[in-house]
Amino acid sequence: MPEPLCYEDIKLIAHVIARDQAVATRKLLTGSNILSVPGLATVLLPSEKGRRCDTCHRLQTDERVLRRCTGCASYWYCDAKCQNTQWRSHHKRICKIYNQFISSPQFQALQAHEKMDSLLLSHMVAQMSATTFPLPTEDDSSQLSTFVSLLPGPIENVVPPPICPISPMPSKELLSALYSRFGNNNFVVHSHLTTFGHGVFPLASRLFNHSCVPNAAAKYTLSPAKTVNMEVIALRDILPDEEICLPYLDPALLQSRHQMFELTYGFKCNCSSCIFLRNLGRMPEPPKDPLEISTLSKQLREYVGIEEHIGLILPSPSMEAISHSLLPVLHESYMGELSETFSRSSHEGQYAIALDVGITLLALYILIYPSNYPQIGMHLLELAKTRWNEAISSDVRGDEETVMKEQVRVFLTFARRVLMVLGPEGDEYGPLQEIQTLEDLLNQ
Ligand SMILES: C[S@@+](CC[C@H](N)C(=O)[O-])C[C@H]1O[C@@H](n2cnc3c(N)ncnc32)[C@H](O)[C@@H]1O
Repeated sequence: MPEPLCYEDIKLIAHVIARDQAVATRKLLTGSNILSVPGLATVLLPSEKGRRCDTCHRLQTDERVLRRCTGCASYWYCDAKCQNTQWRSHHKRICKIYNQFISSPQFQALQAHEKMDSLLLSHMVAQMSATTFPLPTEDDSSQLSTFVSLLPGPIENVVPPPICPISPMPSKELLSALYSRFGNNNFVVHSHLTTFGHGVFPLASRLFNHSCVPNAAAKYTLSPAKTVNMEVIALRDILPDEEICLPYLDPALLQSRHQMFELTYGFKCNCSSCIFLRNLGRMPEPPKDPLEISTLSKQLREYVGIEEHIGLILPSPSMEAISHSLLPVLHESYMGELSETFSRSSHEGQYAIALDVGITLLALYILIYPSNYPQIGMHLLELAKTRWNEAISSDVRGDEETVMKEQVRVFLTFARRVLMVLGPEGDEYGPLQEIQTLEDLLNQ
């Protein structure tokens, strides 16, 4: 057996159900970088191809126009450095055959997510040395051997999708061993909460179990000529010996997540939120009547204490203590409806409606997500922009302008406070820069 994994701030110890768990070896402060790992393999969403470099995944800009691989014309790079990095890593083994493969009937017959898996598996295999076929050995400390040491998903004998042919082809045994670990171990790679690809980060998969009330979150950083880097950040102070968990799924999937855990990950989540929701049973649906909707929204805001606290600190209410009449806010459709109304009304310039619904949505986020969860920070920024747009569209002056500026400032202060915990990530000109730009405008 390989040596137990141990890092400066974390160590792996046994877990009753999930084999192992990563616990803190000392107190980790909010915002600490717990782990930083490069991706073993990544793949872009089809919609991102040609918009992002296939190596470093940075977006094309006016100054950095992507250039295509002259061999296949299907991979795009920032420059020769990015191209060379990927050429050496795996592209040289698939360049000639890539177009024929993706236009083949067997590839075309795959569903969208299977196509992503097929290309991710192709990238992974093409960068393996033929000497590691059929299986990497256990004493090898490479990322690949960590990957094959991961727990496989719950479905037995899962058939891998076809992969881009390379020479020599890996054994069926190796492909099955790799693919059986895709569903429950791989990550969605995102920038400021927008997904742009999928990736394999074996060490992070080996270390972190799931919780719907996670104390850490993953972010991705993009640097020239490098593969995407995953960083795991503490969302709050983590005590010595406390387990460090990531959210595998959006904690807002209050009802549908239970089935996804069982089908995709093969476990029943026993976090405090899941136990509470399971004990409640069927969740009452949110009302349809406008008056009842407005009463529910008022009640939620009062429970969370959003109005009183927004000027001081963000509240941290307990979901488990809510009254029976508030339960419909925990129906998954409630957040969906609030988000849709918020986006639609702010897009259509109905700023007063957007702000009203947006504050209720903020209360719901605060109730459901753990402290410093990035969704809360991003939403606070959206509220600041909505309030700002409302003011400039109505050309306010005098006291009204002062009040408006103060409200925008409060939203921005909280947005920064939350988003600073995760810190800079993803694409250039992200929310932290947007906050700065708005603050500069306010100070003019
Ligand atoms: C990414 S791996 C986690 C690493 C794993 N602890 C190990 O020892 O390699 C994902 C798998 O761990 C298990 N797992 C993760 N979180 C869990 C949880 N909260 N409860 C039970 N099992 C969990 C499930 O089997 C899941 O498919």
